Amino acid sequence: MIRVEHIQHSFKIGKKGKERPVPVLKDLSFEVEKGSIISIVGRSGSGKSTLLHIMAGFLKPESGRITVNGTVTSDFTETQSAEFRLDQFGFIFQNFQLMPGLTTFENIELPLKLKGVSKTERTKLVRQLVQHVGLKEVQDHYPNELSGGQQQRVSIARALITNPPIIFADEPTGSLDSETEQEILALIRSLNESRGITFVIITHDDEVASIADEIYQMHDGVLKAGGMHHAI
Ligand SMILES: Nc1ncnc2c1ncn2[C@@H]1O[C@H](COP(=O)(O)OP(=O)(O)OP(=O)(O)O)[C@@H](O)[C@H]1O
Repeated sequence: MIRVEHIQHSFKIGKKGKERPVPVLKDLSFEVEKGSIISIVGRSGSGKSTLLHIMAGFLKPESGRITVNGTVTSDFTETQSAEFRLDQFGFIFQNFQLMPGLTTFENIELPLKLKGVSKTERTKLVRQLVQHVGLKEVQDHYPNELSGGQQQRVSIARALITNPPIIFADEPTGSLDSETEQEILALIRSLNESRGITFVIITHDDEVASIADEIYQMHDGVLKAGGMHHAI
């Protein structure tokens, strides 16, 4: 479970010596239940990515507290945050962020290498997962030899390989056509159901948002529960 309590954040903008703070997040509090999918929708510039960066520990909030599964993470040092992320979180981005010089197999394997998992174990885990997410045929391909949908599957598999309880997705279907978007949303839903993974999805697309159990609207740094419950 993720608890967000009274998060406030502002960025300083303007020339050196004349900076002024611009509030971006204004006293946000909400909870993400374990095993649920939540989506945060809002216009460009409303503060969605800033909130995600704070929830994932990339950015320290000016004030407020983040607790993940009982651990207060907003007080972590950078090293503690990085370790916690590798253990607890997976990430999916709009532009996939795959390593161009690595194959499908190697991209998915990478987080396990960072965690120091043995070669034998890595090979076993990646083989199982490429099969599960439908990438076996393209496991030796490089990212530029894959379709957008396949690239997003690789990035989802890379997020899943360490078996994290929570996955953050920032516009996960933003670069995909509508048919491929449906495929990826179906994959996210099935992973949520079969593995109980919690998803926090950021999007400006109502259709993407609608796969969530709970939808939040972000408007000028203020978050409101949409109250919409979607029957899956
Ligand atoms: N590092 C930064 N320094 C200064 N201002 C920033 C910084 N990062 C974001 N901002 C500002 O904070 C506001 C919120 O940005 P944020 O990226 O969180 O919005 P968003 O809702 O995710 O937008 P988008 O959908 O376009 O990604 C914007 O006005 C942006 O210009």
